[in-house]
Amino acid sequence: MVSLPREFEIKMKKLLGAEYEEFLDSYDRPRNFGLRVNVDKISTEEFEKKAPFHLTKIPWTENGYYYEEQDMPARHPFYYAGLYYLQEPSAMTPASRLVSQPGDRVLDLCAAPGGKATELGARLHGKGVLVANDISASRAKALLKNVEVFGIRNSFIVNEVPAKLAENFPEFFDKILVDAPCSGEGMFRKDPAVAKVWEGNKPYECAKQQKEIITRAAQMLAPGGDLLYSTCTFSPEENEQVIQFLLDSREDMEIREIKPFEGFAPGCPDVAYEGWDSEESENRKMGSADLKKCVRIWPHKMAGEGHFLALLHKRVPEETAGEQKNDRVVSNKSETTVDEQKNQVQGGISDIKGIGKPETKALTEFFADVSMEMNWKQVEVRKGQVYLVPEALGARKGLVFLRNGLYLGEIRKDRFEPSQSFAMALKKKEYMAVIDLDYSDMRVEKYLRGETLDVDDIVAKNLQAASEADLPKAVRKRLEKGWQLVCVNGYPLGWGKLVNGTLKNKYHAGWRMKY
Ligand SMILES: C[S@@+](CC[C@H](N)C(=O)[O-])C[C@H]1O[C@@H](n2cnc3c(N)ncnc32)[C@H](O)[C@@H]1O
Repeated sequence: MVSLPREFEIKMKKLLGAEYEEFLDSYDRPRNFGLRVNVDKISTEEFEKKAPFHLTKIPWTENGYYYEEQDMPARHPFYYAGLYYLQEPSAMTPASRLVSQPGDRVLDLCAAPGGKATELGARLHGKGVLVANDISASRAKALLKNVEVFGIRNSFIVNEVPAKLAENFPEFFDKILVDAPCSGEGMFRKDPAVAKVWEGNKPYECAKQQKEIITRAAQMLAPGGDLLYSTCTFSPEENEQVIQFLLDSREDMEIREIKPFEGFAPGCPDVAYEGWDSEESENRKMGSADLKKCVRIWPHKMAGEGHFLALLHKRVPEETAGEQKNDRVVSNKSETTVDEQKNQVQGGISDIKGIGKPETKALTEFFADVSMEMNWKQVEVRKGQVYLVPEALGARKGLVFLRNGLYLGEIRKDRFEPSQSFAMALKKKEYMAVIDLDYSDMRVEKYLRGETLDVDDIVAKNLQAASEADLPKAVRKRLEKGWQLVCVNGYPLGWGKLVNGTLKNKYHAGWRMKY
């Protein structure tokens, strides 16, 4: 059993009352392992058929599964193809209760390493924008990688303090997730090291930070928008008290019901102010009755480690006056409607500003083989590097960011070299020349380790299929030479270049399989 800090035990006893022993017993049970399917790449039905794991559906999510430890999904090529994210089951709940939809403007304010941002981004299916921010530069790098592996095309990855973002995005977002930095009490069973560094004053210190973060988030929420606040901790200071603070400081915010599940425990109005745990607790000040709409995930009530969630809604002025309006209202600061923000296939390479003939030729040659839906008016070339920038965002000056949109590749002399992130964002059917391998084929692992491959058999098969389909000679020539999209069971892993029958490995050196 994990050794629990004494002060934590006393506090949990007060919070849980008669349930405390049951809570303690949960620490003797093993932790839960979960993975969440990337619905932008594969349906859950298809995943269940294809993945060789012992999967059990996580009942309160649409696309989460428990797996067994021996499955080792982190080593499987499907992981490298971005088909799923490994995530503790209760941590799947926040993004499952703030469902983003194509066209939404979504902000994940404390996003690294991307457990929730990848789900929010996948559900956009390339339409609208995901702004994923983290204050830590090193963690933001990990976030960028996870967003890229997931193939998310319309993200803006930022490394900023919330106050600076709030200056840039007043009332801009339809959906905001604040998965706040916290004392991590819900992680003690999964990671006993967290219990070792926990101290009694940590929840109070975290609460100060959380109040600042949620205040900034509320400033960035468009009227009619939803904000989901979550932590992986139990302490009322970091949960009910932060929500009550927001309600006390903003009249336009209200708590909404969260889609229920039988194991969810309600939030507690009687812990919403300091002093809830003092001896004279009969005289304690009560918080909003709506705090009962919040959810606490306890490890003794369901198969998850521990979380807290509050779903907040910003009323539009009419709603404040008592007139309910259900449709999502986009910020009055925005210049385009949601429909206009959706990416359409628009324009052509000639629409790219500031490029000359050699660049145009390089892009024209490469993109003749690509059929991905994209808006060329959103393509920018900076010092030879080519980006597909999210339309909904507009120009954002003075922000420290790691990536604006999808990095497509680089123009070198008169050639275009596609990027790893571009490969991950493509579907197999969107590129003409594909080397598709089964995950049991030894060459998949070799590819992921950066080795050159002999793929004569696959090229021969591709040529045979092209000949049967009576494809033009030029297409058949392309299948024998040049850039190939390397896939595992139909899902892209990266690029390779066919030269004289050998596939040169173009898999991102920093992403290679090492063990
Ligand atoms: C609980 S973790 C987020 C986990 C992430 N949502 C996920 O699911 O993978 C909290 C994150 O908040 C970041 N953070 C801490 N203080 C912050 C602040 N003031 N503004 C933005 N992010 C902050 C931390 O670096 C950390 O990555």
